[in-house]
Amino acid sequence: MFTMVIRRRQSLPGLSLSGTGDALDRSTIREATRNFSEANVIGEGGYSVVYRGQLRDGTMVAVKRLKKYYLTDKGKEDFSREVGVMSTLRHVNLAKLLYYCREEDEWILVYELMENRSLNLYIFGTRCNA
Ligand SMILES: Nc1ncnc2c1ncn2[C@@H]1O[C@H](COP(=O)(O)OP(=O)(O)OP(=O)(O)O)[C@@H](O)[C@H]1O
Repeated sequence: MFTMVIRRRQSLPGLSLSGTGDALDRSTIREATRNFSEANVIGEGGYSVVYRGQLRDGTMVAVKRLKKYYLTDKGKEDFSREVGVMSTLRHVNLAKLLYYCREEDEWILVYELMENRSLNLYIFGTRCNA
């Protein structure tokens, strides 16, 4: 997950560094994802399962929940690095890190939800049919 951020950082114009993600408690995240409902799962990576969620103010979010077996020193180190890097990056083509949760066995990143659109659409403003 870290490699992709660095690559984009080097190649995308208009990238700026600003702001920080804030801590959010797990009960708020549970509520936003309907207790991490299977129905809310929108993706899965090597490190995490990603859920669609809605905060009380209506903001739609992508909740990236670190897998339990990845709660190792290495996993926590990678997680902390992602918080550190993503909380300072701002670009129209990067999902914004809004919040994070780091409570005992629950390590979560809360991103701006990138709705069902292709990367080409985000970057070039057009659909790619190739
Ligand atoms: N902000 C987002 N908005 C919408 N969907 C997302 C968002 N972030 C992640 N996803 C979905 O969740 C999937 C897994 O995310 P991601 O690849 O970041 O997880 P990861 O655990 O870091 O995986 P890895 O490091 O192995 O690639 C993505 O392929 C995508 O479908």
